[in-house]
Amino acid sequence: MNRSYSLSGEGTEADARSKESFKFVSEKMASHSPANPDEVPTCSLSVSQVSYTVSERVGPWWDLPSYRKRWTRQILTNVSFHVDSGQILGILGNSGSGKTTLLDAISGRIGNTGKLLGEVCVNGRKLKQEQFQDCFSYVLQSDNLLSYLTVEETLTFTAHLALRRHSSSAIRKKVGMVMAELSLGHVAHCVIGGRVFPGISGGERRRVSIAGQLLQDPKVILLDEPTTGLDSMTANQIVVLLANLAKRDRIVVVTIHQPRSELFRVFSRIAIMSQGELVFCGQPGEMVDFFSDQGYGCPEYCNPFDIYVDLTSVDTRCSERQATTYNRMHDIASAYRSSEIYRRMLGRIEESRQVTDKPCIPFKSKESPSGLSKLGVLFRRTMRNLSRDRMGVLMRLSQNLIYGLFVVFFVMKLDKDVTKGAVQDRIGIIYQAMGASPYTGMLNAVALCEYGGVVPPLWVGGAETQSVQGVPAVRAISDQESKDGLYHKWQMFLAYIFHILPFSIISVFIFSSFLYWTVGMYPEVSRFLCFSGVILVPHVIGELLTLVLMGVVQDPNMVNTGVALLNVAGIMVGSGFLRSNQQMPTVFKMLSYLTFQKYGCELLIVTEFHGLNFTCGDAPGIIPGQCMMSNGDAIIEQGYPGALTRYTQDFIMLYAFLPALVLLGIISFKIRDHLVRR
Ligand SMILES: Nc1ncnc2c1ncn2[C@@H]1O[C@H](COP(=O)(O)OP(=O)(O)OP(=O)(O)O)[C@@H](O)[C@H]1O
Repeated sequence: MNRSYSLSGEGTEADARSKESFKFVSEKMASHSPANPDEVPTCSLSVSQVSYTVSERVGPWWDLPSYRKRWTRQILTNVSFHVDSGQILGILGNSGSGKTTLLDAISGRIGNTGKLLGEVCVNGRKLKQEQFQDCFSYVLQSDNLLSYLTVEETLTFTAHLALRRHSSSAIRKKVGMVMAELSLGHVAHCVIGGRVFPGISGGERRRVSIAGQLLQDPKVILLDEPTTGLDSMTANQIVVLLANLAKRDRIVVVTIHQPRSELFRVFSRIAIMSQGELVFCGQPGEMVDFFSDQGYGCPEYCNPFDIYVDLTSVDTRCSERQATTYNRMHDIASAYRSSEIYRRMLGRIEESRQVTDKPCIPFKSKESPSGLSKLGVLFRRTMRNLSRDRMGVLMRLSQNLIYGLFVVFFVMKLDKDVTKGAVQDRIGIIYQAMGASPYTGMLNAVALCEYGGVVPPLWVGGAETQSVQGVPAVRAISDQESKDGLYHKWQMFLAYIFHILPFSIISVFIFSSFLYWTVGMYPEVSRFLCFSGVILVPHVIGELLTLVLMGVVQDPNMVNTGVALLNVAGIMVGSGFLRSNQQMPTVFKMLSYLTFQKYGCELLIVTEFHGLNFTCGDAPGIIPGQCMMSNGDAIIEQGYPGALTRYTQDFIMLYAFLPALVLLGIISFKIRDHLVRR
């Protein structure tokens, strides 16, 4: 066995001293241990021989020969442990040791990109695929909470989604109890907060995330790095709080990077991971004894967590260190697997399996779903969050208007004189109105869904972040909540559409009122309303199309590009401005029927030009090349033959794009539901 690791000298004296230094801790643990040996635990979690392998491409995509080859990578290797209710298991390990992957595997959220082997049993019963979600509560590393809701509102909405059959007063009581359990009462009416405005502290946010999971009374709670980014005192408080939660007849499994030595006495079980293997799993006192027996005593006044995690980590900085540290890790793991601690643990797993009258699997509180009520809760929640975002609302309402200002400033006043651009300017305005409004819709969707509604999309380059500098995005929130089984993603999609609709209508109405009357378009109220009604559709389509693509494409930059290209293609083929419809090849003519721009432009042309008579300068006769047509209807007939008779039909066709896209969105989010739940 390689014992090159030395801290304060090896030998029996040092070992004895280190054992002595943690003796008091072990003694305290015994009295502190939530698992009283006389009490029969009501619930147990056994993880047996869990392995996970992924197949990866050898080289980058531009190096085809190596890209074609694949190699298998072992992420988890035969991980086994057993925890009973009342206990808290802390999983330690350096970065990349496989802690998150292990929690994903236990909670059934690993996805099917790799091959997962082994068993996860609760109360000795092997969990089926569809049971994981209903059994475990999983608190992720990042807090995905809506920034503008208060703590109480956040938990109340979650409770309404999770406990639908409960009355409002029962939900209020439940939320109150959970807030009290997590010491959140003093911040109940404070907003969560975000990057640009203050809210509750990071530690309180973590507690809100945990509280959200507790609402469903889970018996098994998994937490991935709940102390990351917190100062050590707050981190300690969180772990102590989790230990207290465990004592109330729950199983808590928590991954943690660098716990302080005081927490030594808080954990009931400690597991150390390295390179996807459990190199140790046992009681804290056993850990000190085990490592001391291997010749790696923990020196006095040192944090045993730091010492043992360092000791079992593989140093990849150079090949020699890598070989030495790997051998050491391997020796310790082998010693653990031949130890009495490991045998006892396997015995506990076997025992729980052998029980003949096994208790049932303790599922979370759940009632039969009512799609409509969930939709209502989601709508109210997103609406309240957005309506409190002053900047977000202001941007939503004014962005079209700001764009309108540019157009008005450029065009100033429409003329009736053809020689002064009467026709060209009108077509230009229609082109701009149809072409630009999908972009504002697209920006809105990306801002709210991907960047939490605060960070402008162009400001942020990154793509696959769940949240940007603490601003949780709606998409990340719904990904997580749908995995928690609170609702389906397509329900969130519908709630999202309903909640943006009033803002879109007002925004477009402000824009069209300003543009229409300032530049002097056809002065008739009914035509103005038609103009507004037409412009609303591309704006909403821009947002809907972005959402539809976001359902299946993860990268927001790709979504932006996709929507922009579709819009450019649509305006080229459908508008008839770049190339007359009659002159286009048949294939483009056919394609134009699939574009909303065809119907929108035709409608706007008729709305503006029908019945309009133009003048032709001061010239007594027709100037060659100019004033060929001075009648609006003739212009319509020439560019869009038959458009005058298709007015209602075009309106129906244009508005038909909205339900079609909603349907496509539902399908796309059902696909996403399937992808994120894998
Ligand atoms: N689906 C996958 N495909 C390829 N590699 C993967 C996959 N899942 C995990 N890994 C790799 O497995 C290793 C363990 O990752 P994991 O996120 O579980 O580590 P961790 O211990 O939680 O790290 P950290 O503490 O930094 O969060 C990493 O090297 C990661 O890149």
